[in-house]
Amino acid sequence: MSLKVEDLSVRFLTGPVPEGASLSVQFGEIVGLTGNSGAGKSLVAKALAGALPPNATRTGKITIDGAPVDPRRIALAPQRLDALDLLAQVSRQNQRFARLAGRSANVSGALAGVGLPAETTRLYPHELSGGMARCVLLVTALATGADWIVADEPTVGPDEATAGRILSLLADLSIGGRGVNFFRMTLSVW
Ligand SMILES: Nc1ncnc2c1ncn2[C@@H]1O[C@H](COP(=O)(O)OP(=O)(O)OP(=O)(O)O)[C@@H](O)[C@H]1O
Ligand code: NI
Repeated sequence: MSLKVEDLSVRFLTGPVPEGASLSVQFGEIVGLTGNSGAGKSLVAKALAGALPPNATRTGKITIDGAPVDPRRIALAPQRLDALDLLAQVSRQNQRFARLAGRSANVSGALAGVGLPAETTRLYPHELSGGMARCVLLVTALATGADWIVADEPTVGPDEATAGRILSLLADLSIGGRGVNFFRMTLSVW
């Protein structure tokens, strides 16, 4: 299977960002997208998952094996931590996403995979550190069981050991056959 983005532009009143982005990911492959802050990486991620803001207009093609993509096949672990539901414990958010996809979630097992203790399931977002919240966003996206995973800056926040665990989890998933697309900002050096 192959996921393709061709000539993608997202337009706001202020103009198009990104302009004419193209990429392709084979099933089981990890593809990273880099760019400076504001280049439009997160907009590409949101376009893939069908989660663009309502004031955005999208042009260009997003296809899987040539057919228009069903965004439910693509799970997004968003960049912004405020994507978590402030009123729901970690276990509830996970189960909700799993249920929407017709699955059941092993929340504590999934959290253990990124090094978080089982008690994390009972916490609300305001009780999580930034790094923990990042892990919860990823685990929540994975709970959908979607074939394709888009992780937007998945290692920003957690300590080095946890970031390493996140990257090996993504690598294991791709070895297991899920397409992974991950986004990371390039640091400008001058
Ligand atoms: N809802 C919106 N309305 C108007 N402009 C927006 C909206 N969302 C994003 N933008 C603009 O689109 C541009 C790209 O944003 P995006 O979040 O994709 O950048 P990015 O490459 O992910 O940056 P970063 O590395 O800082 O996360 C920015 O200039 C941003 O201001
Ligand atoms: Ni971003």
